[in-house]
Amino acid sequence: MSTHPNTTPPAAPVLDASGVSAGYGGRTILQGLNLQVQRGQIYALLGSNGAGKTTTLSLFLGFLAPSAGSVRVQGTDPVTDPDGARRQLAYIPENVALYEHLSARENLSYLLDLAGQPEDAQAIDQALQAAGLDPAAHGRRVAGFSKGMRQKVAIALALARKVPALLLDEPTSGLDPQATAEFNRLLALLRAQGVAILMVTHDLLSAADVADRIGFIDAGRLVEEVAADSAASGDERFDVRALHRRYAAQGVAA
Ligand SMILES: Nc1ncnc2c1ncn2[C@@H]1O[C@H](COP(=O)(O)OP(=O)(O)OP(=O)(O)O)[C@@H](O)[C@H]1O
Repeated sequence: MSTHPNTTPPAAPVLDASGVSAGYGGRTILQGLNLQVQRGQIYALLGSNGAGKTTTLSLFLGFLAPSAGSVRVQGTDPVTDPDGARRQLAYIPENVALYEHLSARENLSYLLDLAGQPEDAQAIDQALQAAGLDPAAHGRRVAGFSKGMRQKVAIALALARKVPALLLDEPTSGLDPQATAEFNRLLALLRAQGVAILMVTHDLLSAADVADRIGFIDAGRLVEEVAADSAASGDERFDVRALHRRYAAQGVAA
């Protein structure tokens, strides 16, 4: 008779980079990167300019192939199946590009059509509302929208597409503290729905408010990884404010 362990095996990470090296034109940028983001987890990636943060996002998006190691998005290899990987992902760049002459509602409708997931008007308004966009703005052209409002349209798209993974590049740079807090609440909402979130940021203190794990990348290597809620542990190594003092002094964290 075979015996079965009582514990269920840990689920495979939604975003998984294992032993990854990658670069551009023979120049190695990432070296042996191991980075995993689980379902319902927010991972904040910090590092100085040029450390390789955006390059890491590019790997998951299939814009760049690793020279060693493997990358998976919900089990899909973005090198061999970039469309399959991107179907599992929403990507929110620092500046969200939308169709300027279209309203928020029309943008969402069109972008969902492009993604092969058309939705009716009610579902579109529900997604915009869940993303925190004022209903008065749903029918307005996005040309006059602030960065925060554009992000809400992009988050609404992620919500409507029901993607398992979200990638964000510098989402809170240029947002005021209130908009940052509001944005963090939206991320927490997505986390509660089980989305795996990887966020590149320089804002360590804001990241610590919302992230479950914080990783620090330096010259293409993950040099430190901490659980963000361990500030109360009393262990100096895991004290977010101590980390902030250290990394701010190095110019890595704002
Ligand atoms: N398409 C590209 N072709 C060649 N080199 C590139 C390309 N993109 C990035 N690099 C180089 O790779 C290195 C890492 O860049 P990356 O954009 O990943 O850094 P980053 O950590 O996101 O920095 P930042 O905080 O400035 O956005 C940099 O030296 C950059 O110049």
